[in-house]
Amino acid sequence: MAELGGPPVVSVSNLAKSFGPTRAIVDATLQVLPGEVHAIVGENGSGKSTLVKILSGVHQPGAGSLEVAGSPARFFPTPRAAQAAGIATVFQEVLTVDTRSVLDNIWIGLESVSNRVRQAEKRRRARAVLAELLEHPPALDDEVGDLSLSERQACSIARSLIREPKLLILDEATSALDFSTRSRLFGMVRRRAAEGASTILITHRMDEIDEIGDRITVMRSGSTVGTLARGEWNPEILVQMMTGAAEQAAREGREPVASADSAVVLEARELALRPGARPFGLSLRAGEVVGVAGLEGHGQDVFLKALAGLEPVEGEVERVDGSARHVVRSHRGASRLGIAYVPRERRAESIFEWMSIVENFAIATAQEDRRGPFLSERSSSTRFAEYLDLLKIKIGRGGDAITTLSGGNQQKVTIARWLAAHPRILILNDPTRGIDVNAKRDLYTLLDVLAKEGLAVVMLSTEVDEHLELMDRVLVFREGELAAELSRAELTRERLVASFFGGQSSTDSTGTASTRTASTGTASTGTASADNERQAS
Ligand SMILES: Nc1ncnc2c1ncn2[C@@H]1O[C@H](COP(=O)(O)OP(=O)(O)OP(=O)(O)O)[C@@H](O)[C@H]1O
Repeated sequence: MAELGGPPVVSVSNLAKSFGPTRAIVDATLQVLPGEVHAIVGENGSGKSTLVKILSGVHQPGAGSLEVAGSPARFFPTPRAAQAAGIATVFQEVLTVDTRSVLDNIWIGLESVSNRVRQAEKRRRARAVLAELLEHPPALDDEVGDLSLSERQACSIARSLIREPKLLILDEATSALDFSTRSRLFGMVRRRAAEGASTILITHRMDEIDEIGDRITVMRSGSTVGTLARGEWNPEILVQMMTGAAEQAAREGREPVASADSAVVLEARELALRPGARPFGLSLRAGEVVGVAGLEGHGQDVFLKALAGLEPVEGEVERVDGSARHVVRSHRGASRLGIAYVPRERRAESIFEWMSIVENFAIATAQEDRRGPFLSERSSSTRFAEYLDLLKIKIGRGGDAITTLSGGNQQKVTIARWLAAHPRILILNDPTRGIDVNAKRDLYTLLDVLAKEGLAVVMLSTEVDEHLELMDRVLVFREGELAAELSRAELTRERLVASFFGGQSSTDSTGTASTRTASTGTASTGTASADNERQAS
């Protein structure tokens, strides 16, 4: 952190905020210093978003006081008032107008400034921000709907950065970013800090906090429980403060359940994820947990959707059930064959905002709640109760709107929805995005239990640690092709990250090959490691 001194940019004390009976913030105190990166951590539903929404003028507090630059101030009555005071916020859910251009999206909401800025100047400034943020920026006239999730989130971030705010608030905004954009954003945050501008970073990722956090405030059940400076925290201390209990032990990595003898449950042949791409295959066995990794937009998404019958690609996906084989031709067909898909983008793809929590849960399995011509709400609620415990979902009442839940709890409801369908193959598209560290571990444990019962899991994750901890093997995609397959024995952080960038076989101290460039092979259990060693020798 730059040693800048001076009064805090903003300071809130004894803040409280309730939504009906829910006490989202009980007693929060936070000071953000000039030029610092101030992380806020806490379990799902602990009040982090509500706190920054108050600072952003979205919510009004029930109690508390605010100082801006050392002087008492009124809480901002509107988001516009907060922006006028130099506060710009990027939220977790990607907020873009998909039918408008990149340029329009970056200048949306800045009409008062933008009317005075000439078009050429607008383009120049937008281009400059995007060039710093993205390795391959889209054209300014491209429609935002055609961009990847990461690029769309980059547009939202660019919208905030172009205001050159004194305080930039990133509320889980990095979770939709790919590896390289996140690194570039952190570079920009550091440059801003050196110039005296401050950032609040809400994240569930320890690596991000370690990378750029100067101080951390921890929240628990609506209260701030303490602020620590760099050097004072480690994961155990933080989790202890977040939960009031010791951290669940990080596992060394799961014991694999599947073996070469386990039944094959799905086979993909000659898949080409884009025209002209080198085809590859996959053979998935009962009990396997297979990771899908790579830089954003390199085909991982298309691959998952192809397995779930959502994206037509060249090649064939076949559900195998003993001697029976069924080609997956549509999403509906895939569901009928026991293949469930949990999408990545909560807001656009999986949450029905006008429905209640229980309705959101029951939507994929409503036939189980049919009583004659009617749906039994009680039956849905009873089924849901099982998952409340299993996934530790924090809700008020099941009949409340899904939008009353914190982001992480919404995500857990969508996971519960698909688990309730008792799939044989579960395809998860970055499911732990936005869920807290203990909830992640709960999900890992659950997946482990389900794998032992024979469930096969294919899971995209943007977190390297998640691959290391959870996966039996990891498929790495690059430029729309299967670029590498790392078996459990080969999985290290360095190898995985190197393979994102096309890292070829490197050799460790024991002379074992690490990554390989996949030939037109079939990714399958148990053979990859031996294969790799053969290729290396
Ligand atoms: N608009 C709302 N109406 C009703 N309850 C709400 C609303 N917004 C938040 N809450 C409740 O307030 C509590 C705190 O939510 P908040 O979103 O601030 O948590 P969070 O720490 O940001 O969680 P996460 O890590 O899951 O994003 C939760 O119990 C949530 O359900």
